Amino acid sequence: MDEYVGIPREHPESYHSFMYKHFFSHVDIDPANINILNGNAPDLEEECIAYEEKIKRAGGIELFLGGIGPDGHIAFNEPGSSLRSRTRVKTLAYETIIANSRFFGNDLNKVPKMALTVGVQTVMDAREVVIIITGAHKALALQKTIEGGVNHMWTLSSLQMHPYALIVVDEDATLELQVKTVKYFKSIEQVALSQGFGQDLPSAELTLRKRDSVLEKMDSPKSPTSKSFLAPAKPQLTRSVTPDLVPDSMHTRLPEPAAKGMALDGLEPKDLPLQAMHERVDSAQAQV
Ligand SMILES: N[C@@H]1[C@@H](O)[C@H](O)[C@@H](COP(=O)(O)O)O[C@@H]1O
Repeated sequence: MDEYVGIPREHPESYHSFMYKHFFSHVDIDPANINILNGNAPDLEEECIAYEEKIKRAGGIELFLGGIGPDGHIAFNEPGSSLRSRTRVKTLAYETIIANSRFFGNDLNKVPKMALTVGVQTVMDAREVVIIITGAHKALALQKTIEGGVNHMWTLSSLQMHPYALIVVDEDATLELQVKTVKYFKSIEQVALSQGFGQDLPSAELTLRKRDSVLEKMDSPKSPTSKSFLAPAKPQLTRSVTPDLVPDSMHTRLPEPAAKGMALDGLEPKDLPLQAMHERVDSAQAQV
């Protein structure tokens, strides 16, 4: 995923050495199939562009297996990295330099300040991503990653948008999580076990086959989920008949004689409620 810039590949702390010691020397792999970024390439940018191209030509990455830094970086995508980033040269954050100084005799000056790294988007494009997070010093990063929103200050939080991401943690790494979060994730595991299914990722082939058969069913004319069933119902447009609009005014609807000659007990004609306002104003002025 990443490599320091400027340290020899045989340096015990280079990622070439790390990968050889912990992985490649234990498996049967043709060295021609090992692709690690070269932090000593004469043109670093060219190296990064070529790396992305190699990934594309290989048909993409099936699985990214990695860890994180205490600041939540994935590969060397430090806080503030674009979530759309691709393989590039990256300057390490001060926190990372301090964290990694333990591998360089606790001498900050010996820790490389730059690295080549796959981008966040490069990781997101992998079919599956598995991240291992252990230890209390990574607890805050785990909390920000899964309980906070997706944001570029905790680049691993981008995994929330990945369809097949798995984070494996130990108890110490969960120290900053809410109790209910831990309980929820534990219950997922328990329910899965009790129902007799694991958390296997179905193969790409199986997923496609399943999708094809669902689409076939949906497209079948007999199917209740056929296209016509799913299509939004065409609205049946009908119009009610608009009645003729006849100019009207309130007073024309009042029966003339009733308004004028209505005799209500105890009421003088001027108090008649249906008397027009202007008549009442006129008569009041006349009295003054
Ligand atoms: N750039 C690397 C990361 O790619 C890796 O995930 C991390 C693992 O750290 P640890 O060895 O503490 O798990 O180390 C560095 O920061």
